[in-house]
Amino acid sequence: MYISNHGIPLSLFQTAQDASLDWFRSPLADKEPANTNNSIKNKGVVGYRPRQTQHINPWESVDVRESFSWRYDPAYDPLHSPSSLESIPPHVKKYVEHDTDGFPWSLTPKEFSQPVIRLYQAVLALGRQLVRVFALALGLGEHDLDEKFTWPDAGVAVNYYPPITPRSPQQQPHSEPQQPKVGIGSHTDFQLFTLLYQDDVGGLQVLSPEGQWLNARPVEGTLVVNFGDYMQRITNGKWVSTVHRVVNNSGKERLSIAFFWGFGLHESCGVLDSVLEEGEEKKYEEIGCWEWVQRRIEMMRDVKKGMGETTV
Ligand SMILES: O=C(O)CCC(=O)C(=O)O
Ligand SMILES: [Fe+2]
Repeated sequence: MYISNHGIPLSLFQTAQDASLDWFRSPLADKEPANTNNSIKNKGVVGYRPRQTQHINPWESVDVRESFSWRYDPAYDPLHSPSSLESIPPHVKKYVEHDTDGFPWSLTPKEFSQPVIRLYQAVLALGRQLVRVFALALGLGEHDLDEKFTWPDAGVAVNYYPPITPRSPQQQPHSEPQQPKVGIGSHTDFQLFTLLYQDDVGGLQVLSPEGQWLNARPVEGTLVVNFGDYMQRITNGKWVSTVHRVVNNSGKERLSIAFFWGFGLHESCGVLDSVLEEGEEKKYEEIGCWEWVQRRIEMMRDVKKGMGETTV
């Protein structure tokens, strides 16, 4: 699904895109200080990941992408004034605690951080608006879900896909099955939905219900909306989470920014009564958002263990 007329000026995306490209093109040594391993509180979750250090789907190649990620931090949320940050409820606080030295942003130049954070703030407002649209579509009142997004799980990944050249037939031994080199392997996102900005290079693919990979071509001024697993759960499977991956065969570098959107990690939600037909059974039990995210991470690790894979 694509959305247009979302109200965020194209220039905000383009400025963040240019700033991100500049940063990713800089020497590895300049990016390494922000490596996710250097985070104290959110190792492996926030910060920089060099190329080919992740393997999301063990049935495909290692992920070629580099990425820079961060988690929701109320300090960047225009909904919360600096004074209200002192009164974050304790049950919320433990999920929104960050490295006190401002990692990873403190280790990147402001030419990168400022435009990207400005865009993030605009997308936070859009996410809150979209939740209201979805609430209405799910038979709820417009504002029924607002409270669950006071401290949303609104993380981001800025993804950089260096150009890759497909292997020539001579390089591909006959005995090996043809395996695409993926920028990021096939997966579903964990939470409710993801708003995805992509440049004009292309390479994003989504799996159709018939099992065919469809190209989600870039359309200027739009954002791709992918449903995540938690959305599938609360809608009793009516809104299915989107299996997607990136295969960048363009010979050019590609940039995308994925804004993940979910209920606050301290929140919990089961199948919404409003989506159930008469007599319909609930397929999923209620589960807290934090527990769900942890379970999904474990599920990915189990798949890797089953493949004899040890790296995450
Ligand atoms: O780069 C893209 O188009 C997709 C990125 C993605 O799926 C993710 O970051 O979860
Ligand atoms: Fe994704």
